[in-house]
Amino acid sequence: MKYALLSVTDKTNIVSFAKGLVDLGFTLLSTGGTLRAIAEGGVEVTPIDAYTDFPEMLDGRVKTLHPKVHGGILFKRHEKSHVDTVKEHGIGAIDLVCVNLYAFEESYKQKKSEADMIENIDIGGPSMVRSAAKNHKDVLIVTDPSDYDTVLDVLKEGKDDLAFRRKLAMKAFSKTAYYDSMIARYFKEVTGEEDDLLTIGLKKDADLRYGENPHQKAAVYSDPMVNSYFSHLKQFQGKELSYNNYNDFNTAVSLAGEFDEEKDGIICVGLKHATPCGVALGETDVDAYKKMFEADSLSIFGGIVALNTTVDKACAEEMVKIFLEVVAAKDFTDEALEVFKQKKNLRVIQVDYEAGAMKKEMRFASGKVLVQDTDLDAAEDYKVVTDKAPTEAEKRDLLFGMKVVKYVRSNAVVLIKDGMTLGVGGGETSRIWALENIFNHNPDRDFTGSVMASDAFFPFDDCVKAAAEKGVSAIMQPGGSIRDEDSIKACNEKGLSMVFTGVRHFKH
Ligand SMILES: NC(=O)c1ncn([C@@H]2O[C@H](COP(=O)(O)O)[C@@H](O)[C@H]2O)c1NC=O
Repeated sequence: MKYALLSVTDKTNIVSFAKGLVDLGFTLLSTGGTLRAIAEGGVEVTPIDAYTDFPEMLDGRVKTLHPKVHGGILFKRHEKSHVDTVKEHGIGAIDLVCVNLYAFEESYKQKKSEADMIENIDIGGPSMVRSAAKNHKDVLIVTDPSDYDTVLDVLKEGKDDLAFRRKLAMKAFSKTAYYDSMIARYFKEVTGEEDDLLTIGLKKDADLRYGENPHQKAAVYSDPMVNSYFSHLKQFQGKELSYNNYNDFNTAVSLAGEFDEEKDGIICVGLKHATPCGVALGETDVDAYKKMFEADSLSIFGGIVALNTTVDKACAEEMVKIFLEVVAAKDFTDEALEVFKQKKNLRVIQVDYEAGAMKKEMRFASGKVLVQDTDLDAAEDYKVVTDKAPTEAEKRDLLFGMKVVKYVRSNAVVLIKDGMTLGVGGGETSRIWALENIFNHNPDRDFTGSVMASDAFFPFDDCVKAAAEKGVSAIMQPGGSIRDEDSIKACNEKGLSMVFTGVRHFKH
């Protein structure tokens, strides 16, 4: 007699699979709910407790954890001592195990109570999956309903060779590893404690057409334990997001997410190659968009736009005037969505700003992984270090600029006036070059009365002097250079105010 043991939480297609196995000569064994589903489908199946002669007990905590089950899976079919042992104990061969696990992931997403989460930790399932995957030479382990048809076809054709069995074992161990990674992280969350192991399970959402360049293969994965801006993306129209779109769009949305619509007002971020090119606050969505466009009408072509508000028809009509890759917003009116239809490739995406920013960031570095807290500092405290203090309007612009400069690659400086960037300079190996780039790129712009935010201290007074010459009136920077006094002196001489935040915002 060859047995197949079926025990699944996700009962998708289990009846047709069971039927197929019976047709192939298997005798079916099954646990409570799975047994009921199979029997109701008209397929003959033996209850596991009848087979083990031991009741399912402890509210299902013990169902298949029995030597007749694990012995039947784990014995080596070609080793005489093993064969003798199972014979002696009346254990039959279980040659196929079909298991999927308790819905821990779904329960987590549904924010179930701790007691429910504990009950959703599957014990017997992973034990059988691991036993069968370990003994894959003799046992087929089926963990994915999308494999049912393939498994039946392969068995019918007698093509269940070692390569096929290894592949099923690989999938099985991936599933248990992913499952356990979530449980470990759940306990880290509950206890607020960390240990030296970082267990992150990721699930592929999709293969991407290519990576940063067409010769690079790429895919996008989701982390089931993270709830952040991208956890509930809703794409209304347009092509699939590309690798670069995801990356750029992430920076745009993270910056837009720094501004609370109620508290800080409506923000529009224009972004190109992961760098903000124009950022503006506005009275309305269209006002913010127009100011963002005015900030740098050249770079935004082919760029990404993110707003922290609902985009209406008037704003959409402005947006479709130029080529944009992505428009992201808190929401869109139906009229706005109608307008976007004339640009069928434009990706129009709703972002869940409520979910908030990621608290941690990771980066791969040639075999090492760097993990850090996300730079979520809001620079609300600062110290005036010059004779003059910034005016209220300058203060607002400085704080706004400091939020923007966090998202610009170092060395980074941003010039702002009236809630709008007049220039963004970054990614330079010298800070003065970043500032000079702004002036060189905008030769006709009037910078009088603008303010400057810098991601790190000024090593020399050159930036202060260059800014003063263009009419910049206030500066915000972390401070901390051994030559801070030089910059302070230059500000006092030129009549600028300067404040120190004490917080650096490098972005490398
Ligand atoms: N305790 C056990 O011995 C046990 N054996 C199998 N399970 C799980 O029970 C679930 C199926 O249960 P049912 O057939 O009653 O719907 C499967 O997800 C399976 O992984 C078990 N449950 C949890 O540990």
